[in-house]
Amino acid sequence: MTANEPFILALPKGRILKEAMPLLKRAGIEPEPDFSNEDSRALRFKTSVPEIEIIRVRSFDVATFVAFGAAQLGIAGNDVLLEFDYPEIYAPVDLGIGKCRLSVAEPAEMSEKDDPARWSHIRVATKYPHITQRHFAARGVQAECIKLQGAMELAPTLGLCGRIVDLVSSGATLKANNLVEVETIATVTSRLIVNRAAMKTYPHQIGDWVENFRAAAEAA
Ligand SMILES: Nc1ncnc2c1ncn2[C@@H]1O[C@H](COP(=O)(O)OP(=O)(O)OP(=O)(O)O)[C@@H](O)[C@H]1O
Ligand SMILES: O=P(O)(O)OC[C@H]1O[C@H](OP(=O)(O)OP(=O)(O)O)[C@H](O)[C@@H]1O
Repeated sequence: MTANEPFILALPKGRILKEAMPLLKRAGIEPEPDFSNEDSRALRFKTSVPEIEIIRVRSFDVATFVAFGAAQLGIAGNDVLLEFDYPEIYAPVDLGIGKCRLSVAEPAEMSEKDDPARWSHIRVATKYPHITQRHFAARGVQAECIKLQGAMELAPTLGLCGRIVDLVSSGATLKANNLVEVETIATVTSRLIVNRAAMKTYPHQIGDWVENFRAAAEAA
């Protein structure tokens, strides 16, 4: 980007976006009206601040846009950050939204007889193969991961695998699918993320936005 181009703030569509909107307002950023128009096919939006434009992308893609410097700022869950582990991303502010946890779950009847301390090889359906492998490798368990994008809860009952690693909040999805949580891998919230090179090139401007978001999160 050149000096007079706007900074790009990458926002995830879906549940985080709703929770992020009040924060954005408190940080002094009002998206143009078309941003709230669900029929709009636009993906890039101006805001009340000439130096900030917003893009709306999938939650995993927020991290990719920021890591490669296509967006300078973004909002992403630390589930996504842990899965990619991009060194180019700096995550200075916990925004306190999108609270959930990443957990291992298995069928209720399996858990009655199961002892996680005795696992040596397990097969897991997940959207998070890297986190899962790292987590289990640390205690000498080989995790064979089958990557799914959603509806992980179906996998054990249909014989795809014994266990899943997925996000849990209320626990209603696990319960509805007769699964129980056996282990928490990480607690999850959404973070303000920054491209490290952009932070170095524009320390005052990016630094001011980090502080605006920090104040907005603290005021919640
Ligand atoms: N049940 C939940 N409660 C709270 N936060 C959640 C929950 N599920 C997901 N999240 C957070 O929201 C982020 C986006 O999840 P969401 O389910 O909206 O995306 P998705 O629809 O699965 O993925 P994509 O954006 O690729 O379509 C996750 O990365 C996580 O940080
Ligand atoms: O514990 P709960 O409160 O039931 O929340 C957990 C569910 O939320 C997420 O899915 P989401 O609703 O985002 O749908 P998805 O399958 O599109 O990811 C997650 O993947 C679980 O399925």
